[in-house]
Amino acid sequence: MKIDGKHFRSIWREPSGEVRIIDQRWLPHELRIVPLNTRKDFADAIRDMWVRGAPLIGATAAYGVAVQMAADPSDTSLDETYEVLHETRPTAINLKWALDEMNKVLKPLAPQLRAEAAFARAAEICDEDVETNRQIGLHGLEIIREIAAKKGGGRVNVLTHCNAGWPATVDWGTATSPVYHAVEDGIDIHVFVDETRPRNQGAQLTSWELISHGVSHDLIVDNAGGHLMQHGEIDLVIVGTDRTTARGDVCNKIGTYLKALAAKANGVPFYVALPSPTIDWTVVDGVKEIPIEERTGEEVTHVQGRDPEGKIISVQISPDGTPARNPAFDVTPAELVTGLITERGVSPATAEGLAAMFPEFAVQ
Ligand SMILES: CSC[C@H]1O[C@H](OP(=O)(O)O)[C@H](O)[C@@H]1O
Repeated sequence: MKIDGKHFRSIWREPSGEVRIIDQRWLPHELRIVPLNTRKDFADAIRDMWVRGAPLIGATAAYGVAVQMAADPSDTSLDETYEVLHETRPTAINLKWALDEMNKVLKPLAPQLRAEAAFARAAEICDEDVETNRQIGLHGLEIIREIAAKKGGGRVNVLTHCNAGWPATVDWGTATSPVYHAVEDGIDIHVFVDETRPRNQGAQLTSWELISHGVSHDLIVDNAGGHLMQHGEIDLVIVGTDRTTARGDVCNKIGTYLKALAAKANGVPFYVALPSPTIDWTVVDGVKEIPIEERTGEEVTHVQGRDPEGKIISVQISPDGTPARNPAFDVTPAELVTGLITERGVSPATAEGLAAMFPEFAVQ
């Protein structure tokens, strides 16, 4: 999407061949563009969240394989790279999906052919993600149009959690794509942005992308969503996902489950923007089967921001020695989900719905 009028993707390859990313750790205060030149660079970038968001994690891993194939295209190198990148973050299934996609292309090839083929497939994965998200936006737009019509053209108020926007993908975003399409459609739309503790992807990234695109929004604390729903201020919730099971259980940033409970209690539609590479067809019960990343407690005990002199700093908000737990995701059971907005249309959050939408992938 656009930053000060200039179009960006979150990851791209320069004409020189160098792969570059926006290092999201410094947004919204600094736009830092950095090259990723080695397998270690790619692993560090994913593990330490220079890039984050399920689709972008997958796209980054794909380019990480390509860069390593240019360095060493041997079978050993390919197998090691799969493991090194796969172990960076455990929850988003797009990481494994992308690595498997790369292996499908590379394993059968002679080593000397692998680098070119890897860069080609990585570029395809990026382009596919952009089109997938654009399609999700168009299908989500229909939901927003219906709500706008019911409100006689009145403002449609959307709540979203974390960042499932264009910085979480190669472009468009998933949960924000319907919003961008609604703005282009002339619909009066407003977004309530959960700050999303502990890393504040909502405050730092979603607010940044919406203000950069001129989208009306309010930043709210995570705990305000239920109150706003009780008072009729939210018309629908749209969130992203890092892994959705074959029956429609949705794993997403910690706190999503609580929003889904509040939405159910208040009759607010709760939608999940779901690109098909984020469906894990091998798991059914999300609570029991999806590995939840446990990140460092320091993300809970400290907050990053800009000081009065404009310097980006991290400050401690709890006493020395206070321990912290930091599960990074939770699972929303399918029965709390109104619908799954995929690139092929809106599916009920059921095994039957997903199998009908993606018959070629569904486990028979
Ligand atoms: C479009 S997937 C975005 C998804 O990824 C985020 O997690 P993280 O920032 O830790 O990679 C969050 O769960 C978003 O909903």
